[in-house]
Amino acid sequence: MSSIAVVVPAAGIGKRMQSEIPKQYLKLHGQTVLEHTLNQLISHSNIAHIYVVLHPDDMLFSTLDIADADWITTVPGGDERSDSVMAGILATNHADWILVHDAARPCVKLDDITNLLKLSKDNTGGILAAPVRDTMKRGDSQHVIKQTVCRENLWHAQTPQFFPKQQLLTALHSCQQAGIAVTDEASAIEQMGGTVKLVEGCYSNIKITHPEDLALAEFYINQQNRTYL
Ligand SMILES: Nc1ccn([C@@H]2O[C@H](COP(=O)(O)OP(=O)(O)OP(=O)(O)O)[C@@H](O)[C@H]2O)c(=O)n1
Ligand SMILES: C[C@](O)(CO)[C@H](O)COP(=O)(O)O
Repeated sequence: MSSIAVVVPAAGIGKRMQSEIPKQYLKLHGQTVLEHTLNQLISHSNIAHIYVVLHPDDMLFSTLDIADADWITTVPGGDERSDSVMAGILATNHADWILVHDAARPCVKLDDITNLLKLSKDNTGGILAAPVRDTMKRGDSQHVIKQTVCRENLWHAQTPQFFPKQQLLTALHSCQQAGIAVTDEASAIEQMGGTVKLVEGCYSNIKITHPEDLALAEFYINQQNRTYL
């Protein structure tokens, strides 16, 4: 079995959440979003250690019960998500593959992670994703529809995203050097002409971004009857 290192970017400030504290520290069923995400990941049988990337000024992580867990290594993050992911990868010891999962996605299902990890049998990485269900429109700056985008083979990219470590490091570094901004790891791999597999995951694997996402995340977590609550 290839060795896997897990990186959780948790260094954002959550501007779109418009809350007083970064969204990863808001509570779902009495636990922070970050604790839900980390406890869910570490409960997967193939995950034994997690590199958590924190904002350099983060003062909240140390207040969490799991702050001293021996299965966590904290790493200072950067200005952009990709900088934080790069910092997390550089902090990992020997690993063949890197699994990157947003702290802001606490509802991820273990079975979906298992399906994604099966990619390590080949040498092609991939991402969890959900097929688009709605008719998709592209608008202009005046919010007038300019185009209906064919939704066939159109997917919502999620995380985890899972790639051979060296391939991902090289791709992220190349994009950084070229000044190419990427919002996910797959984009960097694509920029380098690499192949990325789509592994269908649940729509419930939402990214907590706006205030209305909190109640939905609580519903999904409740639905999963998680034992560590
Ligand atoms: N410089 C950054 C920016 C984001 N993230 C992390 O990347 C994930 C996805 O990013 P996003 O949802 O955009 O989080 P924020 O950047 O905090 O949100 P916003 O864009 O609303 O500020 C989050 O877990 C966030 O903590 C990070 O580690 N480092
Ligand atoms: C990585 C990601 O969650 C895939 O959908 C998304 O790109 C993160 O984007 P954000 O703007 O950093 O939330």
